[in-house]
Amino acid sequence: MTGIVYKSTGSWYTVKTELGVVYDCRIKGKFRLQGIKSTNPIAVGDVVGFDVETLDNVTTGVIHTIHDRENYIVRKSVNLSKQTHIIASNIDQVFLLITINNPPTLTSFIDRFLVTTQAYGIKTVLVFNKMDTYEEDNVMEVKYLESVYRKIGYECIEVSAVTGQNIDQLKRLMLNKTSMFAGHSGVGKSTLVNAIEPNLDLKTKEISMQHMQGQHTTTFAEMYDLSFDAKIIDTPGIKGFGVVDMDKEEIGDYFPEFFALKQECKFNNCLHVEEPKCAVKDALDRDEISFSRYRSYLQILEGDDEHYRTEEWMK
Ligand SMILES: Nc1nc2c(ncn2[C@@H]2O[C@H](COP(=O)(O)OP(=O)(O)OP(=O)(O)O)[C@@H](O)[C@H]2O)c(=O)[nH]1
Ligand SMILES: [Zn+2]
Repeated sequence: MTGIVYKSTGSWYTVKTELGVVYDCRIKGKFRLQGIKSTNPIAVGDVVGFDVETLDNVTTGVIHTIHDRENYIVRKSVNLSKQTHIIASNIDQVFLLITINNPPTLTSFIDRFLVTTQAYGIKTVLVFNKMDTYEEDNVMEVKYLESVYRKIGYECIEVSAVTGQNIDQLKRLMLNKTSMFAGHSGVGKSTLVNAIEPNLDLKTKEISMQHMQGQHTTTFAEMYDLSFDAKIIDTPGIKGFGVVDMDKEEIGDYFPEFFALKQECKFNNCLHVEEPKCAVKDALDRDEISFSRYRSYLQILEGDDEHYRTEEWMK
């Protein structure tokens, strides 16, 4: 049998087949995954192969294989074991909720988030929420940000979780896909998910203090089937994607507009900072690259990401 892992609680996994039949499954023996030292061998979103056994009229499954993952997100523990915890896998898209004020979402946060999802290979859609509350100047700011991000390939959508503006359009984007919602605390993730599916009761509030400190704690991710052929993955962890470790030379690759120019830089390991004949800096001078994006890039390059490691980032 083949199914998708919807929930994991340590040793038991809830697996649903394509026909919608749910099995409680265990793992057979020890799984070893190439390249990752992970505290959990199987994560929510994994496609698994399993055998069914019936003992005393109770039917359970035994997982024997995991299909290759399209992508996965991990949370790193800061203790010495260097082990990672896979939060979820096979995610089609992330909706990053953005509000202009109440709370403000800074471009440095957006860009850091996008670098992370690019590195994970997960498509990200920018969702401007609370449109119903905005004055003229806030709307102008939304339009400006949309122009910056659409130009470099990110889809943007304006919604209101309260008035229902564009919720149908958002639902169309979710159709036949597995989605996650992220963004600062208070941007309206729960309210929006509620507007999309009123009867879904998400457990989004459980962030332990230990988790905020980046320690290894258990995070229970869970996948839900919505009423309109869409899935969402919910976990306290998704509110802040872990910061991915990357080499300095790699960071520019996750800025799509920089990556597109990379071949034209004189040095093939150009960091786009001090080097002569840098195509990225030339494009910046011609206003073809947004200054705020370049500034975010420099911040990440310099490791100036302290505030991303704070409580606010973890939310
Ligand atoms: N006017 C207006 N208020 C909204 C909208 N979306 C959310 N809110 C309000 O914003 C506040 C925060 O919304 P939540 O849904 O709790 O935000 P969240 O992102 O889930 O927050 P955390 O659970 O802390 O991560 C609530 O008072 C909502 O009623 C919107 O589109 N318009
Ligand atoms: Zn360069």
